[in-house]
Amino acid sequence: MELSLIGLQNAGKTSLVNVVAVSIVVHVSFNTVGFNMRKVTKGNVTIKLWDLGGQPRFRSMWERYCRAVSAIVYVVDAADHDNLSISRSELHDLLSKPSLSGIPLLVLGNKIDKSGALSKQALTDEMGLKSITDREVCCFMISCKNSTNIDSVIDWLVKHSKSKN
Ligand SMILES: Nc1nc2c(ncn2[C@@H]2O[C@H](COP(=O)(O)OP(=O)(O)OP(=O)(O)O)[C@@H](O)[C@H]2O)c(=O)[nH]1
Ligand SMILES: [Mg+2]
Repeated sequence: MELSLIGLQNAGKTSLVNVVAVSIVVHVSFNTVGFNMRKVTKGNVTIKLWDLGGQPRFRSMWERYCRAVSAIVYVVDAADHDNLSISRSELHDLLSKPSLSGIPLLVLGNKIDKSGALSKQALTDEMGLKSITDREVCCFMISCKNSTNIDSVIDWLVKHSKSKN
């Protein structure tokens, strides 16, 4: 299975790769320049994760790395209210690309350990997830810092790896 991790800078994508890969938390990370690739294995499933940079100059390459994947994982900083509307419009821009039609989407509201983090319902509303009707959409609230709900993420990924491989 191959999938791409998308989301604005500081959303927590690289942190997610780190917790998924080794189940330990890396508390300090650097902005991803371009992209990184990591492979993680669970049971007999190997997942190749493209971890893409979220800064504005890298967003135009998101589409290219999403075309051939089994699922798109979009990470949102659920405690960063100022950037939610940008995150929503970048997501909807990406999903409007014909090349990505039908690819399942997993939206992760990250940083729920922070006070002021949105609820799942509020994030679903703010991100306009109900208006996405052309593909499977799932949303989990997670904390990479505390490893909250990472198991659900891995289960979802493993389940979706079977549809393509
Ligand atoms: N409190 C808290 N901080 C987190 C969590 N996940 C990530 N962070 C912090 O958020 C910052 C950004 O995380 P990254 O994983 O580098 O974000 P990114 O999405 O990869 O950013 P780019 O590579 O620039 O696109 C880091 O300081 C992380 O330690 C979380 O669940 N809770
Ligand atoms: Mg990164």
